[in-house]
Amino acid sequence: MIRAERIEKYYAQPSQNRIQVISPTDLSIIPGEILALLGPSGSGKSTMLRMLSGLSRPSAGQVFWHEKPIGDAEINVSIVFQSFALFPWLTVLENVEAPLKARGVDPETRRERSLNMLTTVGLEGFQAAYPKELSGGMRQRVGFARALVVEPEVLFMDEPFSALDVLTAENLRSELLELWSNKTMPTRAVFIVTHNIEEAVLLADRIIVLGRNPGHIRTDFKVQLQHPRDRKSEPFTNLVDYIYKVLTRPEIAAAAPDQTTGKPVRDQRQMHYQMLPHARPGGVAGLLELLIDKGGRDDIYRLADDLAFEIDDLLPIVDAAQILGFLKIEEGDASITPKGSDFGNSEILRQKEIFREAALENVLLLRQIRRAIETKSDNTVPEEFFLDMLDEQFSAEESQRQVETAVNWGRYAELFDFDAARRRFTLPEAEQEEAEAADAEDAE
Ligand SMILES: Nc1ncnc2c1ncn2[C@@H]1O[C@H](COP(=O)(O)OP(=O)(O)OP(=O)(O)O)[C@@H](O)[C@H]1O
Repeated sequence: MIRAERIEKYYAQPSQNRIQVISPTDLSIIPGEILALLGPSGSGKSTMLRMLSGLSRPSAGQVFWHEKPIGDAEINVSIVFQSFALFPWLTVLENVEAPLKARGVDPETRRERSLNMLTTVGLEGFQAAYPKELSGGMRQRVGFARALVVEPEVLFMDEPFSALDVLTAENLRSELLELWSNKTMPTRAVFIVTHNIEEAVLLADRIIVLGRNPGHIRTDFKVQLQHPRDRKSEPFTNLVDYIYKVLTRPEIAAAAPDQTTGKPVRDQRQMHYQMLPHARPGGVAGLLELLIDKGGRDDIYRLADDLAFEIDDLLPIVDAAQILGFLKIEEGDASITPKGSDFGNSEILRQKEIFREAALENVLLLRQIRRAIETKSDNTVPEEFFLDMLDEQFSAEESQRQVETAVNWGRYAELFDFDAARRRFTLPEAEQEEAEAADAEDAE
């Protein structure tokens, strides 16, 4: 129904550089499917929704509606927003009628259709109320009614449940699924943008996970679990785990699990360098200490809540700890490994030692930098050398950030130092002094 061909989005900058938000991407929305788009904050989920729904134009590439360029076609889609986006000065009924009015439907028909739709979404009797008199859940019901009343072929939803409390969100999700599966909803496909992995696995027939810098598809797979889906079943938790992995460590999440046996089913391109999360070693130590306090295991979302962190701020730290082998993600829980608890329980010098060993064992870039400076007779290597290799895989800005993170980790672990004036990696100061002393001795 909707097909995007190599769509991109970039924004011009005064400096003439441009910010690339989405790299060339192909994506199709097909009938009969609930498609969920997951991804970390800033990966371009909303941007993608806006381009696919015709709200904004791609900077390059094209979107087709039933194989016609979307700008030339008469499209029939609706969007439900996280913020409900109701008109506060209109009653519930007038809000639902608004899109029909815009389409020139006569007053009698639009009133009848809107009242029917209000009944469908459980708002019978509330037609004369104003949005401010309603709870969040009821306001979003109005949002759904307004979207569905035009009988859209494709229903777009941008984080529709995120502004609601857990229970209300769960109720609305089940009701939406019911309307969808018993075909009360006059819609042929649903496209939902979400942050919430479980929500995606609960609702979707297909899940696409975006990575960022710039936004690109990391994985695209079908969810074959029967409805109603059991959050506690093994295939469900396997899928949730797999998506966590794709989000936090794309290079190891090679394939989606088989949804009956849990085995990987297909290979994806293996990356050479893993993407280092931009987290500080001190943050990793803090996270591990906290986990030790909580008995060694906790749900990541709960942890983020307890810390009053956004999940997106916590994920890089979790990711770093995972890369270093200090914790594992199991069924959405972070659980500390023996090495992680050794690290979390040690004093600072020992922590640096453990971090050094873990970094050399698990992080290719750090291992390469260390080896290169050991190999060179003057024990220094230009930053450029590594940027060149990283550029093969990351954008120029991301390569620079990868080097910055490597410097941060390498300094902490006393693996190497960085001379910012000369843009060169060097031996750590203590080792430089030792090397100079040895040279002086030789000279004597
Ligand atoms: N007008 C603009 N100019 C420059 N950059 C922009 C503009 N609009 C959006 N961006 C950038 O595009 C990127 C993607 O934004 P988008 O809102 O699509 O991401 P998202 O995945 O939906 O994030 P979130 O989950 O936080 O809503 C972000 O880094 C954002 O800063």
